Amino acid sequence: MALLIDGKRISAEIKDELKEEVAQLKEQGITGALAVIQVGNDPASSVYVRNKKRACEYIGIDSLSYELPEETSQDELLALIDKLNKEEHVKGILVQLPLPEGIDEDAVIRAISPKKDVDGFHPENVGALMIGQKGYISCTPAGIIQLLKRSDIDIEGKHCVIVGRSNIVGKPMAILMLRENATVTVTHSKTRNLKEICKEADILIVAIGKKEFIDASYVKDGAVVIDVGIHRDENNKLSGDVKFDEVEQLCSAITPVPGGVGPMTIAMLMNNCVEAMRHE
Ligand SMILES: Nc1nc(=O)c2c([nH]1)NC[C@@H]1CN(c3ccc(C(=O)N[C@@H](CCC(=O)O)C(=O)O)cc3)C=[N+]21
Repeated sequence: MALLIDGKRISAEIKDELKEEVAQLKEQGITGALAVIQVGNDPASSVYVRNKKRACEYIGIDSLSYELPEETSQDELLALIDKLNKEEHVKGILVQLPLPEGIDEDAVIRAISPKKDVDGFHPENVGALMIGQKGYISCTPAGIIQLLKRSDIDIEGKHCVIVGRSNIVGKPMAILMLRENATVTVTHSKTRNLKEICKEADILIVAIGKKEFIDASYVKDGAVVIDVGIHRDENNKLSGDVKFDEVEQLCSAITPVPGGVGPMTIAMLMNNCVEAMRHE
């Protein structure tokens, strides 16, 4: 039977550790807030924003939410970020992605002070990760490292195959796995022999955004499978990029959707917020 990697449990464990740390900081007079900005009202985004707010309340940091209308201009958004950059109590700023068309995401990410960029999306933080220097690390890949470590899964020397090369998951994931001494292969939509390469993975990390794309024929016996995908059907049922029922039969450990990687993203966001408070 495959080990079910319980992201819900592990994220709760991390949030409890952070809650304690926030209480200690409070005793030293250190408090802070996370500012979350959402432009437009995409229902999926609203779910994530709500979960972030709840996590802030749980660990004991203030949360400020800015719900801006779909027609907000880039200049208005940049002006709000500028204001929050200067506000001392605001330790973290998160602009929910994707943004409506007509707003330049790169310009928005660049406008956030790297010290408050708790998403780890700013080029300064991405660059620091690349060369092993201190900085905020993108929450989803950082959460996956925690899932593996806290499930006692060895990474060193393993062949890790990543499916997907996005700036927020695939690319930083590759750097983090390298840092843990894995041998890393990054694959993507133009990869030839994708199936053969995936079948060589000791650890297979799937972040391609295609519902149940990875079936048992892509997975080596005994591999560890991490599913970053999240898809919602008409009945609001969630599924991932991996055909769970089929793959579970032959792998040694697997993350479910929901309850796998998703909750870890939020736990690591909270971790970055606490780090931001400590920097004061
Ligand atoms: N600036 C920015 N930072 C992000 O971190 C960011 C973003 N934009 N845009 C969208 C993605 C997606 N994301 C998720 C967070 C939590 C769950 C999560 O909690 N998932 C639950 C299920 C929640 C549900 O019911 O939908 C689970 O998998 O168990 C999922 C996805 C953060 N993102």
